[in-house]
Amino acid sequence: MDISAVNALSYEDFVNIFGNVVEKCPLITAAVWTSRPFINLNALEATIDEFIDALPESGKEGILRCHPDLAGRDLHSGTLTRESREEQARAGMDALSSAEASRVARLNEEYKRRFGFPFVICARTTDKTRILRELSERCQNAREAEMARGIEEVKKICRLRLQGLVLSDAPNKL
Ligand SMILES: NC(=O)N[C@H]1NC(=O)NC1=O
Repeated sequence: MDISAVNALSYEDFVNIFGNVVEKCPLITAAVWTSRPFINLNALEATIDEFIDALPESGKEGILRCHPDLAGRDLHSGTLTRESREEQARAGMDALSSAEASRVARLNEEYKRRFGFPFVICARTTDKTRILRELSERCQNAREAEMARGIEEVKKICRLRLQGLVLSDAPNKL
């Protein structure tokens, strides 16, 4: 799909195709449709990033809270979004040993208790070992730093999801 095809989409199709580039936040996709035409994929990505940056803190927290825990309840009950399932599987989060699974569950809970939103990391650009290390280290950060870090990870996830949709030759995207 090239950018002119993206720009030609009705808002219904645009939201259907790109509605989950920010996990469970189709409102963001629906809002940025207003900014068409995009000169290229980077421009679409930048518009999403700017929309996120302009949100109040509560809005940013809301975005983080729409993310499922890594190796959490949604993974075990099969209720992850397709994108999230693929990302978590690629990082090996669906194949943890029972010791690793308990450690992740404990740290996820500790993180959420401390900050009020879940630990978010772009799973596609890392792996199980690094996720476990970061989860433990980032629990020690200040809340403000974690908000900023979580939002940067959301943007990375978004970039890779956009690239997967626009640059891949997968059929039936339109
Ligand atoms: N909590 C969290 O980081 N979730 C995610 N990360 C990612 O790459 N996909 C997700 O769903």
